[in-house]
Amino acid sequence: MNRPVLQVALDLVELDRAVTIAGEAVAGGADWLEAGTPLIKSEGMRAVSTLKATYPDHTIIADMKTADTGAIEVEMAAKSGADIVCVLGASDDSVIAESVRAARKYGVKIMADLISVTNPAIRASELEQLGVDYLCAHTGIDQQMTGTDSLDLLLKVIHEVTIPVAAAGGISEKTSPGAIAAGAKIVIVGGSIIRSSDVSGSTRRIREAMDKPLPYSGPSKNKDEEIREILTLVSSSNVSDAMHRKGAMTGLFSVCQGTKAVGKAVTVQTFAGDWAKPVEAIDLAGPGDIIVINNDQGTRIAPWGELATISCINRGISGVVIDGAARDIDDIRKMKFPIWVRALAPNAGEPKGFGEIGAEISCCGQTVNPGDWIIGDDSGVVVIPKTRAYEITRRAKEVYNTELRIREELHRGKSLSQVMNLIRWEKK
Ligand SMILES: O=C(CO)[C@H](O)[C@H](O)COP(=O)(O)O
Repeated sequence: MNRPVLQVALDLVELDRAVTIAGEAVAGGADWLEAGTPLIKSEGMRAVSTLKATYPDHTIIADMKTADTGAIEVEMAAKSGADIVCVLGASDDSVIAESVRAARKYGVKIMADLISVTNPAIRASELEQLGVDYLCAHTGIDQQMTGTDSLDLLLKVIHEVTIPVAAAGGISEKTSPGAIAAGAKIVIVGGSIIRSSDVSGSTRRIREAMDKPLPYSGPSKNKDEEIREILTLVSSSNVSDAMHRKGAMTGLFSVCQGTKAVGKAVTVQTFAGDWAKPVEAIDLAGPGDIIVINNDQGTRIAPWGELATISCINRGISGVVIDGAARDIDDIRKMKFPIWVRALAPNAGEPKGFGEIGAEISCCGQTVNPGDWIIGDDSGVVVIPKTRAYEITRRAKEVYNTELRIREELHRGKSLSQVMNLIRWEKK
């Protein structure tokens, strides 16, 4: 294998969409086409045979992730047109051996996927001894969401074998050069291509990036920066989807339409509009933070107004969320400051100092702890627990990316029901 191979993983559930996207990827320079595991599970071997019939000059991979009955699964994939069949490297040696025997019998190759293998360096060598033709250093989608670095596994196994190693798992235009520099001979890409609104363009850019290998600089060190960058891109709706509709506050609205804020929560508990702790929190909050206030359901007396808002802007605070009311709304709207409230009221309380800063509070139906991430926009406010912030943020990015492709197909004239094939996937 002289030039590294770009393998496009068609991890879709609709065969007609997969064939269309495959064509766009081929136009962008894809070398190999993979019938992804979700596609095989939803469409069966028809997925493999259709891809082979449609793209006879391209190597077709069946990502069976075979864990048992190796001979049967390799035979069915081979007879359907697969050139390479993927088996799980963690499977028993007998499964691997049977798969290899069947592959030799039907003239196809075996790729062993190292996903979730306990000791990948040792297992990689064992798999080579068992006769597999390729290894796949694969960090699964769920593992990626929790921050496992895709190329970390590649670096662990690349020097343990002489057979070609593929890299897979959230690989993008940004990370594909590092995969090549780390020694991968095949780069497997799914979401960065198939969920793009421009499949051909994304394929072309990754293909070109692979031809300019760059030393891999390792995963982004600062998770907070990555979280903030992604939350700035996605919507509160994307985050709600990623959290399975948990985390969304209820009963509040944005005072300044069109504004958005993301940041870590500085929590404030106050009562009956007492504005001392809310205002003192401004001095404790840092640039980019969001002050979250529970006014104990009080909506008749506001603990917040124009002057506090000016002070927030001076501190670079991203926004304010109040389970209660705000006042001086016309002035706040002129400042276009992101603030979400339950109500508007002209009354203010007194600065007596009741309450506290930095404790766990309840706000519009959600529990908020200091340091939880907050995202607010015109659709509402969602709280992301700090303990799962990176995972949920990454999943929200996946939701956002998936919608990019759906939006593209709607612009091409399909209905949403057609794109989602709702009739087929209604709960039986
Ligand atoms: O096998 C897979 C998931 O089990 C995917 O095909 C593989 O992870 C590549 O897709 P992505 O680039 O979206 O991670």
